[in-house]
Amino acid sequence: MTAPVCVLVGPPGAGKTTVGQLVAAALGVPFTDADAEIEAVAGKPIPEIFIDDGEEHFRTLERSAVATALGTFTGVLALGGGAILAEETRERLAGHTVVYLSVELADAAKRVGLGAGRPLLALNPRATLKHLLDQRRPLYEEVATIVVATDGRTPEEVAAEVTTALRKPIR
Ligand SMILES: Nc1ncnc2c1ncn2[C@@H]1O[C@H](COP(=O)(O)OP(=O)(O)OP(=O)(O)O)[C@@H](O)[C@H]1O
Ligand SMILES: O=C(O)C1=C[C@@H](O)[C@@H](O)[C@H](O)C1
Ligand SMILES: [Mg+2]
Repeated sequence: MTAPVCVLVGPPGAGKTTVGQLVAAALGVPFTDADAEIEAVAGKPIPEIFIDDGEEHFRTLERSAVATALGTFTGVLALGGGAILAEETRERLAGHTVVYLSVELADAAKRVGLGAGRPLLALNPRATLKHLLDQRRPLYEEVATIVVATDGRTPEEVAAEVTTALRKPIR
């Protein structure tokens, strides 16, 4: 059975995709993004899945894509921001090295801007982000084995801390 080297979780704008690519390059392993795997299976971009098929269908595709990646992918795996909403996914994450990239509202809002390409943030990005952060923080904390704060730090600084933490033995 193969497993990811680590799984990155965190809200939109935490930097999972950006930092994940840097960590994978530093470790010399592949990177993949569960969002990209879902788009490949659906044959269309995430905003179109939300419009054509609805969020519930997207979440079904997401649970399946994450289960497949956790069982087959060896490298750095970034999950979509809402993947941890599914209890099934939180349970699957047990036993994996899960890095929570935390971010507070101010930096998250700056990084996602107007929420382009993020269907959940299309209407009122800042208010929605605040709600998502408040709702999901306990869930990210529940699955995390490593927590790295990203506020006021560059992707390179965050990636260096993640890489160092991954090289240390953890619980
Ligand atoms: N530490 C950081 N400092 C400043 N900007 C950052 C940082 N990390 C990421 N960014 C920028 O913020 C934006 C969002 O980053 P990214 O797409 O990696 O977030 P994400 O966590 O993958 O979001 P999503 O859940 O929507 O996929 C990008 O433009 C990226 O360049
Ligand atoms: O925060 C979320 O619920 C989402 C985040 C993105 O990564 C995508 O998975 C999708 O836009 C939903
Ligand atoms: Mg991303």
